Amino acid sequence: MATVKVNLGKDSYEIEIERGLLDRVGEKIRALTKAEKIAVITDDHVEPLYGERIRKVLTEAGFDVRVIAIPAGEASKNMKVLSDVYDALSEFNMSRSDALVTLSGGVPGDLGGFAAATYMRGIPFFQIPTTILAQIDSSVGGKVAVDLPSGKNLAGAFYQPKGVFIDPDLLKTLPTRYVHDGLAEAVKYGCIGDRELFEIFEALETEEDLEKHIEEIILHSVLQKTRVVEEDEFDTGKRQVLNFGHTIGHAVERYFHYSTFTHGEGVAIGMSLLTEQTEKMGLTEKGTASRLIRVLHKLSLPTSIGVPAEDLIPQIMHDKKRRGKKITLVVLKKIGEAELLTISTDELSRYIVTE
Ligand SMILES: NC(=O)c1ccc[n+]([C@@H]2O[C@H](COP(=O)([O-])OP(=O)(O)OC[C@H]3O[C@@H](n4cnc5c(N)ncnc54)[C@H](O)[C@@H]3O)[C@@H](O)[C@H]2O)c1
Ligand SMILES: O=C(O)C(=O)C[C@@H](O)[C@H](O)[C@H](O)COP(=O)(O)O
Ligand SMILES: [Zn+2]
Repeated sequence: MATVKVNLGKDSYEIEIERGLLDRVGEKIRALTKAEKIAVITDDHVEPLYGERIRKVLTEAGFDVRVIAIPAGEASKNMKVLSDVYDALSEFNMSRSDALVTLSGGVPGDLGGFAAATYMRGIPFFQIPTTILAQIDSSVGGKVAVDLPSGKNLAGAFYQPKGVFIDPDLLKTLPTRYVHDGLAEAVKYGCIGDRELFEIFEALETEEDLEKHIEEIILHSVLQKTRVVEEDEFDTGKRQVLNFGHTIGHAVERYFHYSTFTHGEGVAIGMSLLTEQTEKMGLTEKGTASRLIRVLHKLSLPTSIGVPAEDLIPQIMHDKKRRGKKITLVVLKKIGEAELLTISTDELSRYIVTE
């Protein structure tokens, strides 16, 4: 069991990590809000697994509960589904003092968080992440968003939850593809600032090893994300290192209309391609790309893609790290150390090489 405090002044909150926490979140949320009603945002894969338990635990804590399940998958993270969620909140007659809970992976988590940030100009929300990716990354730090047809997370906000409750037992039902998908973001943390975490991955031999280390991986990741977010909540500088692999990754996800590669798979491809290239350019210590790719392959993650770079570059122009004709890339100096490199968008084809 661990508790990590996220220090953001009046928007500070705690992240609790404990097996079996789902059955105790009612009393914990009760202690943090005067809400009468709670809307739970989830998806239609998670609802049949955990919907009844969350309904029961929140009802026993005295809340009037409505569970809203959106269709599972990235294709739901859009304005249409967001609008359906607003309608459901209105229909439940939610007021500004009521609260929203996300019980889900990063898709309903990001969309539900954006609904909370904007419904009646903001209602309190809590995150109960159910995927590895959501437990180590998306539930922490307050980036909430939906995708637009032109790109990932293009309509969103910075809106911190009032609490995050991580129950590693919920991962028992997660399909293997999504176990590996989420771990791509943990490998990212290893690369950009936590060599010890990266070495845990290098030492893994079996899926059982992974299970043994999962709580350690969650804690390392949450601590690193928290430290970076505390330094730069609004993503104007240091926080951008959390975007390592995402410039190419988001473009790959969008290129295939979110139907071929998951977010973590896109990030794995993005980290690998950029690092192979920056190593060739002498910006990255020799041997780094092969260490990274070896770890990603061990997790059955993709590391290359048969799409010409010129097809991805228009997409990359929607990256949120672009400022006019300049774009910032996150480049590894070596495992455990990243730096921000701002280049002209005209130079992108030197850095983004896919074949
Ligand atoms: N806000 C942030 O800081 C941040 C960080 C990283 C990623 N993201 C976003 O997160 C999203 C990806 O999140 P994700 O990978 O969790 O996707 P997801 O929410 O689509 O979940 C992946 C799949 O797992 C299923 N699932 C979830 N929990 C389960 C469980 N316990 N048992 C069985 N099945 C379960 C879902 O129904 C879905 O099919 C992307 O949209 C990405 O952009 C946001
Ligand atoms: O929290 C952050 O900051 C991140 O960049 C974490 C990423 O893993 C995440 O995918 C995030 O949603 C990407 O943000 P974006 O600003 O590139 O849309
Ligand atoms: Zn990500």
